[in-house]
Amino acid sequence: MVQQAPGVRIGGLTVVYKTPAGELPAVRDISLTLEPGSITGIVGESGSGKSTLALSLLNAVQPPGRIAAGSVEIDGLGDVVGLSGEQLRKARGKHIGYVFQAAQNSLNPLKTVGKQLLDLGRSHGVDDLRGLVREAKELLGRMGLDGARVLDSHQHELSGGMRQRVGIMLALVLNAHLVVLDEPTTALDMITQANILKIVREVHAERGLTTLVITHDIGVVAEVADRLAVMYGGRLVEQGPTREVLGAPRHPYTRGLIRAIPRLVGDIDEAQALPGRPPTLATVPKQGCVFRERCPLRMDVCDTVDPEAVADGPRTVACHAVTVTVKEHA
Ligand SMILES: Nc1ncnc2c1ncn2[C@@H]1O[C@H](COP(=O)(O)OP(=O)(O)OP(=O)(O)O)[C@@H](O)[C@H]1O
Repeated sequence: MVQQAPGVRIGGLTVVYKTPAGELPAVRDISLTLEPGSITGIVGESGSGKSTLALSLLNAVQPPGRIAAGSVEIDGLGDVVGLSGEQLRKARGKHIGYVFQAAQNSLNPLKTVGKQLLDLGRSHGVDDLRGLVREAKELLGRMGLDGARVLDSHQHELSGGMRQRVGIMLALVLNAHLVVLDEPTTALDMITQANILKIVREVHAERGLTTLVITHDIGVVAEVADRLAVMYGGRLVEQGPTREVLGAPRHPYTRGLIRAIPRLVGDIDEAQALPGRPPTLATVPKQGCVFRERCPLRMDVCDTVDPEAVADGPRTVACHAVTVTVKEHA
């Protein structure tokens, strides 16, 4: 069967966690399309809901969380929100490869990496286990590791960066055509990170994948993503082609994130940290704009009306102040 890069359509997705104050949304009414063959990056500060959104793509949100509304349509699989049990287990790994944020700690400490690779293959009905091992060694080799040695190792014998690369190998090795990478390079130094991102791009192009990269590091998406989506307080505040969004950010939060990056060339003092802190589930405003407490463009309407995502060509932005400006110029 010839597999092709699947498209993904997330529609009106809301994910809540049960807290002492009741069920509160970590992801609220998000709609996002991953075009077949694209690399989409999702950025936002800690707590903005990125990992929760990534887990939803696998219908893997665990209690006390649950998907409260919306759909995640994946070509070839249907709406994964409606899948359960065996269907879901099969989809994970074979159709959807993933590296979770905790990849560095998610290996089984009692088994070698090779044994875990074979378990993964068997649980997905792979007949050619030798081929699977060959593929794993090849991927590890490309990421600068000695494949045979790594497969013979236990978790404790590997550094954080090595475990992270093992996680990426496990996400790619079953040849899934939708790949979700949650903070794939956080334990890596800058040079290794650049190398790994290059390999992610290469493998993505060679295999014709649809890839989602979740990161708090806007430099990572700049390096790797075709499209960029920015999350804040569980909402998608801006999205569009990466170059356009980074070159001319519209949402005040995106502008703040970009201004906060220390430049490699130029005056390091020019970087300006975003004032204030991102909200927690308990402090996200229940009405109005989620970003208003930190926003330099705040207007009265922001306190009461949640700004809708307004499309302008390939870009969307959800901000009253920006929408007013766009309308004035129209
Ligand atoms: N199991 C849970 N129970 C209660 N609240 C949770 C749980 N998991 C996540 N949350 C809350 O949901 C919100 C979104 O968390 P999430 O991990 O999705 O964000 P994130 O953007 O990926 O952040 P990080 O980069 O720190 O992982 C946060 O406020 C977080 O505290």
